[in-house]
Amino acid sequence: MAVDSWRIPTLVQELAAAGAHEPPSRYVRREGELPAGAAVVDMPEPIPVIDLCRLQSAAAGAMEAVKLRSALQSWGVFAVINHGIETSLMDDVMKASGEFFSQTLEEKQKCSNIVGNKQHFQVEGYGNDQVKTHDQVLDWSDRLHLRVRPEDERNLATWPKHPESFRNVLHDYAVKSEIIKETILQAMAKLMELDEAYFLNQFSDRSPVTVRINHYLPCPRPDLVLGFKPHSDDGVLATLLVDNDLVALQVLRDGIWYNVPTKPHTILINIGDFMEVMSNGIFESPVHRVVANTEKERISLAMFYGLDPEKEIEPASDLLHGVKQPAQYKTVKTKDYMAGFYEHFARGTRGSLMRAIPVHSPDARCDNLRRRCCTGDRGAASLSSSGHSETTMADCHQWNIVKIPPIVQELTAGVHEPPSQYMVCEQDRPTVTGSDMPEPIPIVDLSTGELAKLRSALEDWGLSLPGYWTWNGAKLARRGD
Ligand SMILES: O=C(O)CCC(=O)C(=O)O
Ligand SMILES: [Fe+2]
Repeated sequence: MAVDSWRIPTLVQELAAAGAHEPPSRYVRREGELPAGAAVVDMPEPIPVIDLCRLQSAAAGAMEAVKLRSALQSWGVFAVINHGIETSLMDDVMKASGEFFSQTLEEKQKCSNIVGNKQHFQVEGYGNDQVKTHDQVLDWSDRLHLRVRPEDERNLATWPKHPESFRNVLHDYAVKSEIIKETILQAMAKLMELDEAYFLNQFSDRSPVTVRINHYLPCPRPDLVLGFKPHSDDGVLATLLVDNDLVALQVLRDGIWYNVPTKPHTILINIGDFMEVMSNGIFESPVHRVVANTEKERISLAMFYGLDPEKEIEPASDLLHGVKQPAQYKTVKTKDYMAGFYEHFARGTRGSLMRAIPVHSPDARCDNLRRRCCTGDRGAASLSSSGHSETTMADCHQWNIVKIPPIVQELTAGVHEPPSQYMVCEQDRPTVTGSDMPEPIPIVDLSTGELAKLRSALEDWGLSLPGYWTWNGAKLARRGD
């Protein structure tokens, strides 16, 4: 049976090479999802940088862990330094990726993610997303998706043979990245007062590690497309390496998209959905996207740490305390979660299958200071054909997530600088000396109708001390009336 041709998208590289002035309609985002559809600003502070050597040191580890917690709670994404991956290895893996993408289409199609006579889609390989429906909007990028671990499950048919160095350098980079994953996950377990190995123990030698190498091409109308749709990453943790300093990656916080500065030789980390579940929502998997530009290509390499398909993911039991701190997420098998994830990912929606308690329910409110709670409307949930509720990523713009910060008393222990989330912006900083009020604070006796005095107090200072709270029903007269 011939496959429907609409299911096989044209590679973006071909579209870019054809030099069209407008992207084809299937790449054009809907109104609410256009890159400028919501406020976009630069991050108000430098991206948090975590020093992995310090994080592991006995002397400075606690301070670095406070920084890590602040980074996880403020942005969910941060950079790492002193991670042990040589600059030359980062250069090699990016160079090999660039060489792969610069080959002819024919050569790259040897690694295609569309396979067999029936031309069916598989996650691994070179191409774009799986096209499930006619109206699915595609990303303005091509990508190479590979399974790196377990090694005996590598689908070598999708692993490039050219350049020759590709397989070895990717392998070496993956081995070194493992140390980053381990260091961060140990530190996160400690932050949550869990056994240091709690998160690491969730992995086995069958747990998948996958890599996605994204190739973003210039687009004549970057205002109409996205290089990568809004999404959160599956898995426990993801690392990201980029080849240039284009402003392209953005992270969503409180309805605003923030440009995340990225540059070569800097490894960024963000936590994934599985960590959000295991931490019972203490740490949230950040929604992010990539915008396109007219000028330059960009390559990014994201490494994802997943869990065994048969493993159940659930909030760590030590983080649950009866009705005071109930599980915010249902227990779900990784493979079932992943099936739902790809279903939603293709459509650009985020499933709420795992949520045990609707986020806007009062029961979901957190009464523990280490937890975050949600207020207001968390987007218009709709029912998908499968009956599960889902929220579009565009709806996330209305999400209003209030994160409960760490206890200040904890922070004061041996910290010389308050974490960035406590620092007020320049113009709001307190001056060293304040002035006393030039006159005593106004006292208004409401029982005797001192309305003129009340008005004047409110106009001058906006506050007053009521002498006696009864109200005689008189209307406030305007000053001078
Ligand atoms: O290219 C980027 O900066 C981000 C890529 C990404 O989010 C992903 O591959 O999941
Ligand atoms: Fe991502």
